[in-house]
Amino acid sequence: MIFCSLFSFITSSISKLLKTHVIRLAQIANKPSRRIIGLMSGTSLDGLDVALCNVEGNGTDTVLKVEHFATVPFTEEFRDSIREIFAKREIDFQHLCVLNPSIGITHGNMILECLKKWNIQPEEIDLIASHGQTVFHAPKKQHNLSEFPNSTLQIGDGDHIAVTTQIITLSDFRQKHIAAGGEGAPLAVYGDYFLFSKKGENRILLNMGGIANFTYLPGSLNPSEIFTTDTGPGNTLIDAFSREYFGKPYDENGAIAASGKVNTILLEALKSLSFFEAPFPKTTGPEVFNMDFVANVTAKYNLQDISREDVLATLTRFSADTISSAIKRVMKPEEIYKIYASGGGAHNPVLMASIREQLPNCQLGLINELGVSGDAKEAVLFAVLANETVAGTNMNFGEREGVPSVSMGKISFPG
Ligand SMILES: Nc1ncnc2c1ncn2[C@@H]1O[C@H](COP(=O)(O)OP(=O)(O)OP(=O)(O)O)[C@@H](O)[C@H]1O
Ligand SMILES: CC(=O)N[C@H]1[C@@H]2OC[C@@H](O2)[C@@H](O)[C@@H]1O[C@H](C)C(=O)O
Repeated sequence: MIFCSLFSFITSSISKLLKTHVIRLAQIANKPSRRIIGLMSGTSLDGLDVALCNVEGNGTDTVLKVEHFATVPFTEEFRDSIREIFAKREIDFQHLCVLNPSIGITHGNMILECLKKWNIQPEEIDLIASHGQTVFHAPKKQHNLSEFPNSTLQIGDGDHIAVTTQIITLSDFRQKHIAAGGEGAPLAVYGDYFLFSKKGENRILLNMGGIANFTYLPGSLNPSEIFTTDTGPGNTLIDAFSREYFGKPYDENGAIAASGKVNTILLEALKSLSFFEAPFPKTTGPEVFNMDFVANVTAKYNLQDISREDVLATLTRFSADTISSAIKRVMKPEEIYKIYASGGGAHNPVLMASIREQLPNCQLGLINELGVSGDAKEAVLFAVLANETVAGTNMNFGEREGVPSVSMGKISFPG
């Protein structure tokens, strides 16, 4: 008897607690504006981008203001720990297992540090939108295993972020995209459309992180004309080569590339990879574009004697050429459009100049002109996705391949 009433007391307390969480979420959904922290930790492993956004409305009526932004750098130890499993086919499985909660807790603590610096209490934040750390990306076109679906894996579990920060957290956005028929990327397209579309101006939003991708936003605003794809490497090969041959995390301001000369034989050999012939849209990652790829190409074409400066100049041109040729292939030749660049690659003047050279009829500016810093953009876009899931009313992107109309992100309650 005592046991029964104790049991019903416990179950009713748990159900009250659960209800409290759901009611809190409904209240957040119905607020006129929400404070959402968007998080992005990309393939460059430079740090965690933290964007505190104030978001009003939803869909194409979304009005977003970035209140604060910081990139919290990773320690060398943390970076190395991720590199042990990052984009590798063979890993220590225990290491993957321990990193999953550990990255969540680390990201949670980084958020708390930012909030302290900004003089904001965790209770003042409505939601966290966490991308997590991609550790492997394998679309079908890449793994070629006919019985398996498109696949991608982001770790840094959302439950740990929610419990560490005591803030409701949405995470693991890419699985639903795959479940609805996509490759799990690029996801930026949704926020790009809601925040940056402009009637009468065809826009390309080009993001150059480790991997480069772009979104085409038609001036007609017709969502079924929107297009998005990865193009291949952004900074990933430049960074990997700088690390290995110059002991530097990246080629700052393209200084090393500027001191070398593009080797056209190597350039053409790099471009002959079958990925570039495959139809759009497509996605990729450092699983394909890594130092083994460069080493294999140089060995196959007997190009080992090229100076390291020339290799870096060639890798930079490789990114620029594959970005420009993807844009040229996707856009109709008569179409007029303006390109807005973001991501770390927009800070590389050699890369930017090469793209300008390849696309002489286009204006190439920075996303900053549209009111959001290029470094914050991806973190901001995850805040938009979380806002849509919690407070959105209609995701309608027509039948465009690679842009399924679905809500994304799993919800973790803090208690
Ligand atoms: N001043 C600079 N000069 C040259 N390159 C720079 C500069 N600043 C940043 N970068 C490049 O930008 C990279 C970081 O870019 P970003 O943070 O956009 O990548 P990411 O978000 O990790 O990648 P992804 O979008 O593929 O997930 C650095 O690793 C470096 O290559
Ligand atoms: C699997 C994964 O993490 N992909 C990233 C990566 O970095 C750039 C490019 O490759 C893009 O497809 C994607 O990220 C951005 C935020 C996106 O989904 O739009």
